[in-house]
Amino acid sequence: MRTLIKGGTVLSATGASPADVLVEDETVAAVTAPGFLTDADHILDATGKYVLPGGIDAHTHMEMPFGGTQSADTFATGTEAAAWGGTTTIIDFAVQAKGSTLTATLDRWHHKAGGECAIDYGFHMIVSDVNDTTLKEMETCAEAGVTSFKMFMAYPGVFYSTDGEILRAMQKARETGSMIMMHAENGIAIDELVAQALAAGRSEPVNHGLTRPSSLEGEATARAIRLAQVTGAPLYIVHLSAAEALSAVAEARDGGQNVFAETCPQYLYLSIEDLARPGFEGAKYVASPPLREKRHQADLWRGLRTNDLSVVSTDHCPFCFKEQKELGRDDFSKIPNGMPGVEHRMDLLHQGVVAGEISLARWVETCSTTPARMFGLYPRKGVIAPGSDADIVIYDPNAKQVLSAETHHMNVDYSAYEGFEITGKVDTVLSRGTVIVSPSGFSGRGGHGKFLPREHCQYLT
Ligand SMILES: NC(=O)NCCC(=O)O
Ligand SMILES: [Zn+2]
Ligand SMILES: [Zn+2]
Repeated sequence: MRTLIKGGTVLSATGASPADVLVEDETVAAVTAPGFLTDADHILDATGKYVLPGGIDAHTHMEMPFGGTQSADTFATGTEAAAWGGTTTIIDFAVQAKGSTLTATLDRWHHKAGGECAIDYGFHMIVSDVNDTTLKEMETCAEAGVTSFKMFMAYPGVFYSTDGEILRAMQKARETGSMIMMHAENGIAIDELVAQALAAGRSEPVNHGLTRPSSLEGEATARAIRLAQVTGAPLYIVHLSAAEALSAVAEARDGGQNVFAETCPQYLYLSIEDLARPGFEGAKYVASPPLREKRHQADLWRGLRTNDLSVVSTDHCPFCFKEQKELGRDDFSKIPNGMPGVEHRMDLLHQGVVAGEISLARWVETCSTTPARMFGLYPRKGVIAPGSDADIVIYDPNAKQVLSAETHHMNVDYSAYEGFEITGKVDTVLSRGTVIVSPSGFSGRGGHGKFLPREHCQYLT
């Protein structure tokens, strides 16, 4: 089967040029001058549109057990929603429960996702129980294509690891060529502030933000960077939200250390003012790290321009407002942490292009090419080039849309971006050569998506 995508502007991490793309079966066969090829079984007209590599969301949590409940999107619903928004690969997190092994955890996650996903997927491993077996199993995971491990400096008693445990895992990561991904917030200090707030009768959602100050994200980020420096391991800071954390990353990178960071759309567009919405509305915006004061946003956009922030992921972790966020109505610390977003990352970052915050090339680089490189998927993913998987998005940069829970496809009863006016919209999505989204709707299927065993990080400073 030969599909010709013609008349569009092909985007990459280095620029944009008019070109046609020939897809043969599952892969890209050629990228040619416009009009050079005419013969194909199927022609997609991309006149006036962008043709870009499918988005890679390197941070999602489908059906994740957390906060006494489970995130509301399954692998089936969440990957379909991702496809609607132009994301063709997710890397989700398998979650080691304390007392469990990494091997058993990975098996469980394969069981959950296998045969369900509409797009290709990989796994990172959350390590919450560092011991000799776990450390040994990091080798097995890497051999099985899980080459990145998330650790937590937050959530004592749940996912939290001590500095010593982090150090040991980093040594193993260094030895096996894997990547440690860090949730960098000082959870010990935060838990104290949370207890004090609750004791003083402050139970509303905004206290989630007030008890997790940005300086404690900065402190933990700097500490993680030091631990990585001692061990010689590369480090990837997840969901960076605070100017203080960004400064620590920038300083380390300026010094030549292999430190990378991602931010998420919610930190670029939403703020603690959303957490402070009247009544219990703020619960919709409870995630960790918390939404910050608006002043942080300009720093984050700058970080995206300078490459101190290399990746944009969503940290998609949806909990329904009516039934799940409700768990914390009388106690903000019991509100399940997480927000929905997997469907809107490409659109929201395109707004950064429209607003002149980032270039088209940076849009593609932060949302597709760098995540592919960072997590061992390049050049199979993250680029439109001969031999690459034909994961391709045709994007109409002039279409208008308004984001709303009424129209989104995520399995959650609210939108964090309700009423946001967006310029640009996904027109067509191909996953390994198959059209899964088109102007007539979703034509993909659960089970089309394949597990992606990943190589090691390829993107060192
Ligand atoms: N971010 C969040 O609040 N929930 C998902 C788990 C995590 O990434 O820490
Ligand atoms: Zn986290
Ligand atoms: Zn997360």
